[in-house]
Amino acid sequence: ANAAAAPDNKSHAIARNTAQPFEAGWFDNIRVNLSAAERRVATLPGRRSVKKDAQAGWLLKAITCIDLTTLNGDDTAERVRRLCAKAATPVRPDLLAALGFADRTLHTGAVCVYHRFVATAVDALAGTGIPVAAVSTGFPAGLIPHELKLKEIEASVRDGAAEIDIVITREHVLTGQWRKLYDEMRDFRLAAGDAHVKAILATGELKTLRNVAKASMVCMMAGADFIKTSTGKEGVNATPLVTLVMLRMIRQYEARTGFRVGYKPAGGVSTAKTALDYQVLMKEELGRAWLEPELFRIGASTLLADIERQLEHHVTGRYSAFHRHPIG
Ligand SMILES: O=C[C@H](O)COP(=O)(O)O
Repeated sequence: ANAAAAPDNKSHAIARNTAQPFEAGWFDNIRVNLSAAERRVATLPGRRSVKKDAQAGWLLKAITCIDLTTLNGDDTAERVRRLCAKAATPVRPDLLAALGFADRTLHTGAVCVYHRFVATAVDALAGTGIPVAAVSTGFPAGLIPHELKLKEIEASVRDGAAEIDIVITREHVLTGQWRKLYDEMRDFRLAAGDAHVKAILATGELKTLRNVAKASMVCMMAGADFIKTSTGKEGVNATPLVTLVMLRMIRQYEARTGFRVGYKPAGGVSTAKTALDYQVLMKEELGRAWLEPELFRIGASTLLADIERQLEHHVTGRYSAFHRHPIG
């Protein structure tokens, strides 16, 4: 019962979410019981619930769910190519062999970059099966004209992005214009075509957990394949509390429609321990299917380095210096 699903990148096809008609009744009366949610998060057993010898398996599984990310103003094609190499070989082969997983195909869930680097990443990842995710729609603030957002999505898809991480217009949420949020999200989904869409809510800017819950429901209703917490650029990014609220909405949405929507915490998830906490929460709230990369991603730039350190410790009993794992 303690084991994560097999740590590899085998794909498990799931039915893609389909936009539903706008229905205010699905979210109008949503209430979040803050103290109950806080209590639930506080009782999160964390890494202790994953027994020591199972931890390596869980961490390898976590790697398959990482959207290995670089989103900096000084990004270069060379940096993106190095990131792609790391995504394709995330763990040193000798460590993998020592852990008994030498024969597994193991890579990150995706590589996530700005539009400028989509073609570079697609080229660098050719033959690996690793999708490229592009942050589009005027990331991170999302304040460029709507038409340009759609054009940016289309351009990234043309360059080979298989996944599009969009940002919502926070003002629609903050002013309660849910229909506008729905229409925006629906347009993004249509523009993305076959590329899967992750809706970034920027939860740290939405003021209340109730807003987070409503925005989650509206984005799913409008066809989001994933809901994602943050750009990594807000003052507050992924937290267990917003995660709990968003996962409960995913559960409600599945109960109403039968569609399984994915979840992506992003921003500040930098330690193996935190990754394990999110995995435990996913499994307890939504079940084992949500431990797979089809339904779970972690957006992170430095998490992989800490996971590799923990795996090395698992194998050798020693920690190496962080700078020995400089990328990812
Ligand atoms: O979506 C990914 C985030 O932008 C990465 O944030 P991070 O640098 O805090 O890991």
